[in-house]
Amino acid sequence: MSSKIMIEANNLTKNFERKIALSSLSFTIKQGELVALIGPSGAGKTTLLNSIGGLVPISSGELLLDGKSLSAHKKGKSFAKKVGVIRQQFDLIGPLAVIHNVLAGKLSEWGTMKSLFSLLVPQEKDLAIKALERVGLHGKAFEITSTLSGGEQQRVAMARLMVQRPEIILADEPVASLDPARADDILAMLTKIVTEEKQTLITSLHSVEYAKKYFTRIISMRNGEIFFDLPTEKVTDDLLAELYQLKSGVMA
Ligand SMILES: Nc1ncnc2c1ncn2[C@@H]1O[C@H](COP(=O)(O)OP(=O)(O)OP(=O)(O)O)[C@@H](O)[C@H]1O
Repeated sequence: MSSKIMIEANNLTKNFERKIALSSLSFTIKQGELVALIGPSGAGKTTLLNSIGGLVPISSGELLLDGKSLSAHKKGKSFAKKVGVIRQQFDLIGPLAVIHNVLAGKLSEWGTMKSLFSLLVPQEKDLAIKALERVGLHGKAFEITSTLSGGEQQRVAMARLMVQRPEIILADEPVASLDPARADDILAMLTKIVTEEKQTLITSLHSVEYAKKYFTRIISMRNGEIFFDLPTEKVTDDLLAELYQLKSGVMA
């Protein structure tokens, strides 16, 4: 892992009207870190990811990506090269062939003409095919996306991210709609690719088990605040029980 700080939050606060969703959060995340964001429902995980991804404006405080304010990044053309998002709903266009969804990772780099032309004749096809091979979808490039299973569609979304190649990947509950075997596969693949590409990953998860298995650092949130922020090996069952306010301290 490099020592370069990719994400820096200083007193980051987000209110929705009177509701404080994020309460003065401060933390730094270095390049190459694999961070799992855990905590009870309503803790603020999605709001934090959406803030870093520039999808919701922050109310106060500071958010720097690679040393530059988020707003400065958003004004430039290269935001898609800095931050990529992957979600539970995959955000794919169902009626299009898989290859077009993968190449959507290039839209921010391509001009309008090249993007439109690509719908007729896929541009940079080899890049998309290679990404599909890497996620185990060899031979599926010209299938209609909506006919693929949930696990396969999440792989398409990952292939799209590989084509986009952002420095920071934000994943909001990426495996919530998948069965345990598929979820395991997807997280194994996602963390492997991110490590190979030296990207930085923050993933919100409901499963503590997956957080411990695949991530090097766990940030837990409760009521809009950071409850603990620790290397995975330092996270104890007692802390987890307290986070989720369980009576029994036994966790997976
Ligand atoms: N657009 C919104 N308008 C008003 N309140 C919101 C909005 N988005 C989130 N909130 C509130 O902010 C708080 C944090 O919500 P958030 O979705 O970030 O939590 P979460 O930890 O991701 O929860 P979950 O695990 O259930 O997805 C909640 O109380 C939620 O009701």
